[in-house]
Amino acid sequence: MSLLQVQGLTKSFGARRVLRDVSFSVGEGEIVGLVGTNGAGKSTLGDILAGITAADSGVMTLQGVPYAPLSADDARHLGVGVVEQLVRIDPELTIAQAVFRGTPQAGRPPAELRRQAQVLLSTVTLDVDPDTLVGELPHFVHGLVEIARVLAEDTRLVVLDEVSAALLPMEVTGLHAVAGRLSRQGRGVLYISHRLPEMLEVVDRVLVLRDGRIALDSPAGALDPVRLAAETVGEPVPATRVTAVVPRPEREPVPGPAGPQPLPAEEVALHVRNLRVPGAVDGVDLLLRRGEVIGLTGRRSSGVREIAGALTGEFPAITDELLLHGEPRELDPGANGHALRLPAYRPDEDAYGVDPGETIARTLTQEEWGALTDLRSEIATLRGVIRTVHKMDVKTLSIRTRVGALSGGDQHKLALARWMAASAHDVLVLHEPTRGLDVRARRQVRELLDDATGNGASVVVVSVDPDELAECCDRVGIVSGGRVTRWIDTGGPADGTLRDRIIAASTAA
Ligand SMILES: Nc1ncnc2c1ncn2[C@@H]1O[C@H](COP(=O)(O)OP(=O)(O)OP(=O)(O)O)[C@@H](O)[C@H]1O
Repeated sequence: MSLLQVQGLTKSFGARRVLRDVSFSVGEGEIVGLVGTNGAGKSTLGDILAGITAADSGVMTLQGVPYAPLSADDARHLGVGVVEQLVRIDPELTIAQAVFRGTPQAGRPPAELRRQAQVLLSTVTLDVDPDTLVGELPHFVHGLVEIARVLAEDTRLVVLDEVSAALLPMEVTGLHAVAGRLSRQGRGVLYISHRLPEMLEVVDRVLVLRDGRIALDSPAGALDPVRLAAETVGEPVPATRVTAVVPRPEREPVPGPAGPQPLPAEEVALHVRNLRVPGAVDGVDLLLRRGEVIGLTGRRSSGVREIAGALTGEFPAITDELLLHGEPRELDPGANGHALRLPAYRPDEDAYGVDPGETIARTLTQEEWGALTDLRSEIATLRGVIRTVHKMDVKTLSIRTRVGALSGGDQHKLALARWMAASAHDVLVLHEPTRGLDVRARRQVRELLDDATGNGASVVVVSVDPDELAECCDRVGIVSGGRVTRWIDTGGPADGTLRDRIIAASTAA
């Protein structure tokens, strides 16, 4: 039976028409995927369902009753809840308080809340004490607490807005188990994601939002990631290595640090021998070639974060040998000019490191603005801004648009483009550079990386996403127990099982 019916929904922000005549349904117990390019209007649609924003026109019914929520509280009361990827919960609350905040049960005795929270937390497969403070939880599990909160209100329809974006494959599996459980309870789930291969594993049906309309409404079984990517952008998409069609340019194999034939010194950008971070990393060797992109992945407690953090100066660490372009460097912060501090891009979890109140133009020219001396250089600078906006396919009507009014993915693209342009450094650390980006933007990020590596830069990508690692990297190191236990070479002939190999290796480690 149909749980939600949406008919002829429209929504504009000023002159920008985002949704035009959107119609679809979600059945009871159905998990429906919603995909679209960055800025296609997915979150806007989710926000309308969740009462956060109002449609300009159109009608909705929930369980056959007209549904027009006046606020998020109203929507939750009527049975629709949204869980957003970037949700931040007050760190001072206990998990039990967080689960029941804003719900009718919030005023009940703590012992009762605790008991009920335990049941909901086990439903979302979160094995933590309800008395734990939210601040003690890693941010990526806040989404699961939010799902528990949505369930506390007996929600009929749950909108998951890119909740999986920052999750490891095994955590995505856990999220999918939760979605399956919700479906078996007869609830509907609208699952928004850019991670298409994973989405297709869990959803029953997929909606593609394109040019403001539902361009495709198809059973998931009739789709594969390549076809879905093409439907998303509205044109054939050159397949990525993940989908086994396009091989990357051949590179000569890179010997491991202990390999029998070391690389010529001038080809080595970074050489690290026996890296240790007390309590986290126990003897890691890294050899990063000029122009190479290596990936690092592993479970949360594997030490992967600390390896990257040691290279960027975030974590105190020691090595037996550390060479940057053949020059000895130190990890000791007291080593003044000799201390290694690789620059790192990390999509800030709140605002991608950009000021949401600033215009696109000022965001992309921040460093240059004060240095502009004449009209000609100002014009050249603005041309550069427009080029970047076009190149990164940012959905906007003007470069004077505030960054905060862009979609999350478009904000991330601008932040990354700005950071890459400003980072003249030759060895870079990028955390999840394609997180939340659509299939086209992921390719644009790869082009940014290719430009950088073509100019001699070398990159370490730290990621939870097997597709991102397969698409961006030449080699992927699997980190476990504070060591790199295996390197997966992604070069050579394209191989459809690449992502599976990365998942299998990181799950087994
Ligand atoms: N409050 C707002 N003011 C002005 N424009 C907005 C506002 N909210 C959204 N938009 C515009 O609506 C469009 C759709 O944004 P939305 O966040 O729904 O996209 P999305 O499909 O979720 O993208 P992403 O995949 O990047 O998260 C964007 O072009 C954005 O600029």
